[in-house]
Amino acid sequence: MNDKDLIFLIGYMGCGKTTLGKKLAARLGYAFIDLDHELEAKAGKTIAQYFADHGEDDFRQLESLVLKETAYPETAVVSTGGGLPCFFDHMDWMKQHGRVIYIKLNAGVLASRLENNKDDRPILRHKQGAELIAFIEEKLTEREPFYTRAHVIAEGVSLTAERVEGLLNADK
Ligand SMILES: Nc1ncnc2c1ncn2[C@@H]1O[C@H](COP(=O)(O)OP(=O)(O)O)[C@@H](O)[C@H]1O
Ligand SMILES: O=C(O)C1=C[C@@H](OP(=O)(O)O)[C@@H](O)[C@H](O)C1
Ligand SMILES: [Mg+2]
Repeated sequence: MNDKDLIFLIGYMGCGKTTLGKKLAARLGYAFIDLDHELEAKAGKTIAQYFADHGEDDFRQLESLVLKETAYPETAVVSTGGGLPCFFDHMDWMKQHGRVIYIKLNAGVLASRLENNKDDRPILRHKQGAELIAFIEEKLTEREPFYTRAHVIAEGVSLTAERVEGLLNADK
């Protein structure tokens, strides 16, 4: 058994990991950690700038270090970057260190949420409309074999912190 209770939120960009993570942490009285923010603090630059300066391969290495070397408190909700579960041994690591929840949404809903929120997401920056939806569909096909290894899969449309808490309790 882990002596800590860490809840990792995973899923594609725009599924609500950061937004829901803050609410779930407040509801449970847990700390909130967003690994994208931890990475930006460690790098001293935004993710968009990091991609521009160093490229994706370096970003994935640093993301891995941040996942494994963050000093997690006893109880925390941890929002991850959308790609994190799909690299290295990260799914195994998160499942060993806590409970993992996949927030699942379809490409159309994700695209509509991301259409005006792409500036900080370098992978999507130059895509829009039908091209954005098709790109997300393709990425979901690649990423879902990782995401669906989560302990809990939560349908993301109108998902609330209360509902996530209920799903977690049911999975205990
Ligand atoms: N439940 C929700 N309903 C509608 N829009 C949402 C919801 N959760 C998040 N959003 C919006 O979707 C966008 C991405 O949310 P965010 O929490 O940053 O996702 P992620 O961290 O998974 O990339 C933001 O503009 C946010 O306001
Ligand atoms: O899906 C991805 O590959 C990424 C998702 C982003 O996080 P969010 O899912 O919080 O947007 C961020 O880590 C980076 O831009 C790469
Ligand atoms: Mg986020």
